[in-house]
Amino acid sequence: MPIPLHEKSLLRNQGYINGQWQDADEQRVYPVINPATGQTITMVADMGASETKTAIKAADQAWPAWRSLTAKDRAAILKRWFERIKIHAEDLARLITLEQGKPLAEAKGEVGYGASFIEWFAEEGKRAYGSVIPSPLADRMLLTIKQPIGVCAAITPWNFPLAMITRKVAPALAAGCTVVCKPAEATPLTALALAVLADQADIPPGVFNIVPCDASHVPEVGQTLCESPVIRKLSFTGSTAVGRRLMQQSAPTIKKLSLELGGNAPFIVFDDADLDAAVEGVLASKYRNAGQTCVCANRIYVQDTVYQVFAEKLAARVQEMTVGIGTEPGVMIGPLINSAALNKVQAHIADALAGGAKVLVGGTLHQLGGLFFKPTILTDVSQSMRIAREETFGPIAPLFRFHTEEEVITMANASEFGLAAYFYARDIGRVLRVASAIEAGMVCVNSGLLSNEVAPFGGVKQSGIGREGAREGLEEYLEIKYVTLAGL
Ligand SMILES: NC(=O)C1=CN([C@@H]2O[C@H](COP(=O)(O)OP(=O)(O)OC[C@H]3O[C@@H](n4cnc5c(N)ncnc54)[C@H](OP(=O)(O)O)[C@@H]3O)[C@@H](O)[C@H]2O)C=CC1
Ligand SMILES: O=C(O)CCCC(=O)O
Repeated sequence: MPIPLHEKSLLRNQGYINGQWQDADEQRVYPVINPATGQTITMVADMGASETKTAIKAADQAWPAWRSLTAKDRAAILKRWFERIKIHAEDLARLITLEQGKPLAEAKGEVGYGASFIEWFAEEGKRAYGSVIPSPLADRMLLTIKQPIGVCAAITPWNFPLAMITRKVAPALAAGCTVVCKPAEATPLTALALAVLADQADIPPGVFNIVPCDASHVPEVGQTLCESPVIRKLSFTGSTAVGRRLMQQSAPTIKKLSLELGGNAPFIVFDDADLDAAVEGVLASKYRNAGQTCVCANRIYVQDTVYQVFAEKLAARVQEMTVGIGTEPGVMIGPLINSAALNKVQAHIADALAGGAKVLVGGTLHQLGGLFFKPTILTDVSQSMRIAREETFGPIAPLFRFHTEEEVITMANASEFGLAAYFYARDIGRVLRVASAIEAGMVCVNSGLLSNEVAPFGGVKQSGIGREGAREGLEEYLEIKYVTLAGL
């Protein structure tokens, strides 16, 4: 089937190493599947350890010249990349929908969101200030300077095929680092299109490299990146299990790590909340990307006095949601990414029903079949169910009941994860108490959306290490050097 792009050259199926489009060794390829249709979109190079080593070498060789540019010169190049992305936003969104499944409107939103990291870090790279420390010794001057950490690896997930790359690569490049990126097996096409535009923006060869691979080569590519002493930093977004493994593999080379891992976000509706606003918040947080977002509301706690009315209001809105192929107008929920994701959603529902939960809306495959699942609401959900402990990554809103503020804080914090948390309340005392008591890296009050390029994104507990976006996101790619000057 022809791929509906205005700019056909954005569709690439080779890896991008040292500014060159390259086949995998032995011409290995793997299929990229459209999750909405199950059809192969195209075949893409399936690279392994040896191509990864070539990419690391290219990034290492490119590093001295790239770090020697002024931050202002790097900013000018990054801004060109940003402009190219804006010009081709429509095509990039189509590629995202094609290989990932999300509705086109959401894909367009992702392109804007992803591009914003490039624009913002282009500027922020100019502000990698050091400091002058008041010296305790009369004959000494003490300084710190910030320097790029070096060659970095980025391992990115399929749920945001564009934004999770730019959120890592933009601060790295702005800081003066070079990058080898391994995109998700399911979504290499968006990553490769980003490389086309990086090339057009004159990002020098070797500064940004993309090594696509299929599931059978992922472990060796990951291991090569982790074990390489040339790679000084690894930034990963994905599951906690894989993050743990990468951390172990990185131990021998003592790499600096940023890990953005699984979440299990509580979403609390207190009895003083604006319930209509809270319903809209759930729609935004829970059903975005068909529930396949690490910051999606995963456990919705509703105070018992408003439980029934909130459930009815939410049900009325969820029943209106249109499921379908992401390129069709009006679609709000696309397919899940693959059959493993579908199995997990079904297993969580089965487990909840076996434990006494009830289906208020949905609960089954959509009539389109395939990977399309109906947006679902479960009621009478309890803390002992799998859905309370594990990230579902699907369009299920489980409603838990609680009585007191103290009780719900305990329930919300009863998780090994601590990424995002949401709550709706109007009492200012309660707002401040709950925001401070919740164990999460990000707390969102009276809204269902929290992400942007200027705020530090990241988690506590087993949701990860480090922050992306914001000033803190640049620091992740910088080392502090202390310089002491005597005999002045
Ligand atoms: N925090 C988040 O944003 C995300 C969380 N998840 C969570 O993880 C669950 C499973 O999703 P899944 O896609 O399997 O997530 P993974 O953690 O497996 O995938 C994330 C990235 O890690 C790569 N990867 C997987 N195994 C290795 C390895 N041994 N070495 C190096 N890289 C590796 C993947 O490659 P490949 O795709 O080629 O396997 C992908 O690029 C989801 O249901 C969700 O709960 C998933 C995605 C994003
Ligand atoms: O890790 C994810 O699931 C993607 C982040 C979503 C966001 O930035 O809001």
